[in-house]
Amino acid sequence: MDSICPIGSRCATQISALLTPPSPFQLQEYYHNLLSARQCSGITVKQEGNFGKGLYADMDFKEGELVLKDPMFVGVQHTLNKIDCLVCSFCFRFIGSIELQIGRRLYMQQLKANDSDGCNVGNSSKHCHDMDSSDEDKSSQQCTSDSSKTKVPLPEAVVESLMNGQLVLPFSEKFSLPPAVPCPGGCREAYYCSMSCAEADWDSSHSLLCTGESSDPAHREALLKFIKHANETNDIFLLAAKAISSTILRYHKLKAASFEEQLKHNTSCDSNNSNLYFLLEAWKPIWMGHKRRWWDCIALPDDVDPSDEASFRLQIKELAFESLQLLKTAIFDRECEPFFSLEIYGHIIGMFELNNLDLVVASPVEDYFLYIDDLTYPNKEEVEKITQPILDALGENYSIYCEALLKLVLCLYCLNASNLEVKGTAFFPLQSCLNHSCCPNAKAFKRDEDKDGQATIIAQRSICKGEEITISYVDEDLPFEERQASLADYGFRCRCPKCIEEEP
Ligand SMILES: C[S@@+](CC[C@H](N)C(=O)[O-])C[C@H]1O[C@@H](n2cnc3c(N)ncnc32)[C@H](O)[C@@H]1O
Repeated sequence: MDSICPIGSRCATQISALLTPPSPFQLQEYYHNLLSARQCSGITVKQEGNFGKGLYADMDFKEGELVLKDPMFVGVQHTLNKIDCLVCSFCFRFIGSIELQIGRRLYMQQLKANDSDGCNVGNSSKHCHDMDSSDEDKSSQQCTSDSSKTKVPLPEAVVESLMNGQLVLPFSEKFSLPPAVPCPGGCREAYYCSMSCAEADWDSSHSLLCTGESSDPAHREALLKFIKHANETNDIFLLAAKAISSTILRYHKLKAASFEEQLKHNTSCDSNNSNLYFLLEAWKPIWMGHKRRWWDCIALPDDVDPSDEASFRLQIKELAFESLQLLKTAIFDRECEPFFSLEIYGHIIGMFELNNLDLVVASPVEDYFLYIDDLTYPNKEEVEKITQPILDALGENYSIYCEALLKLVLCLYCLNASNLEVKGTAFFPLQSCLNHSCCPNAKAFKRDEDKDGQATIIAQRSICKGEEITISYVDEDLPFEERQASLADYGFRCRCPKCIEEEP
């Protein structure tokens, strides 16, 4: 396959430079600058332990205290989750209104005859560190919208009036959401919570990936083919496309800024060397991440016989190649040619495989129904005359989930089957530096006030200045063997104090 991918040989020197691991000095400088730019205090990134870089406390943290809020570098909402939740394509905040969220979901539910065979090949959900504890099989979350068969449909006119704002639900004003701002390029794929999110997304990647009417028809057609392939195979390709687009755009910005400087000072520099310099600078956010090629690091799925491992890995490589060809047709940029080599594409996806965190944002619709359930007689009875048929139309899983929450029962089945939250996958530059421990001192956890897609890390117990901050990549309450088996998917065997103590 490498022979039919000539970029590898043409750009060998550049590719090798892009894949050379950063030096400790480069790592330190990058994270120092990132932490300063984000005005993040109390933490630092160091390469001190045995597992590469890690995140360390630079001050004492109390139990329950916020350790870190980490805006994502790139993120995507899972394809089928888009049916369930309308969110800002940049910050992943819910948008529109409670009525629009419900009406749109019911409308989509009716439209979708149910093509769950769009489920992803080589999916990496096992490799997403869960936000708050239920590390169980998330492939079901990723691949399914609510498949409940026990729904009582609402009349079309009611669904329409929820969507167009004619029907206003009681007390929904208490859960107001920012209005949906359409994509400036006119595509119907992206909506935003504000113009500033729309502009930020356009500048960072969407200007290359927009399929709106304003883009060139050939480009649009090629992009649509790429997106269709990703939707049908693995939406990790959409994340990779965003990462490549943002790198290309950063490259051009850096180059333009430097050109302006040269003009101002009447200087010039060797264009070959400076191109590599700009490629490396633009690549930095990905460069710093822990990387292996996707087809080398992806865990062997349970249903693949170990004797078929080689052919499974080849299949994954071929899938990446297919996707890359489609992306190349859509957004190829000669100056950034190395980013379109299979080697780089494989490393970018591999980095997501090993470093990504589940993107989860709790739904205000769920809060709304909980609020209604908390009302007292006679208010509640009146209101439920309107809201109960809506819950029934949303489906059994939806109501069960709300009930389970009300009873504060952690009902894993309901969590997996419900589609109330935004679900996606994202790369967070600081969170991805957190190493694993089965007795962690921190956890990824969304508090009530965390309404967008940023990663939130909270101290699980008090953490002293100088201590390494760790989270658990798996459910730390699982038995020893199960934890080790899950962690093998991340390519290591845990030797934390708990594992040493429990090792048979
Ligand atoms: C999310 S990254 C963490 C940051 C990573 N140390 C780095 O240098 O980029 C996950 C990778 O770190 C390493 N790692 C994290 N926790 C570990 C542990 N407890 N034991 C061994 N390796 C670990 C593994 O290689 C894993 O795939």
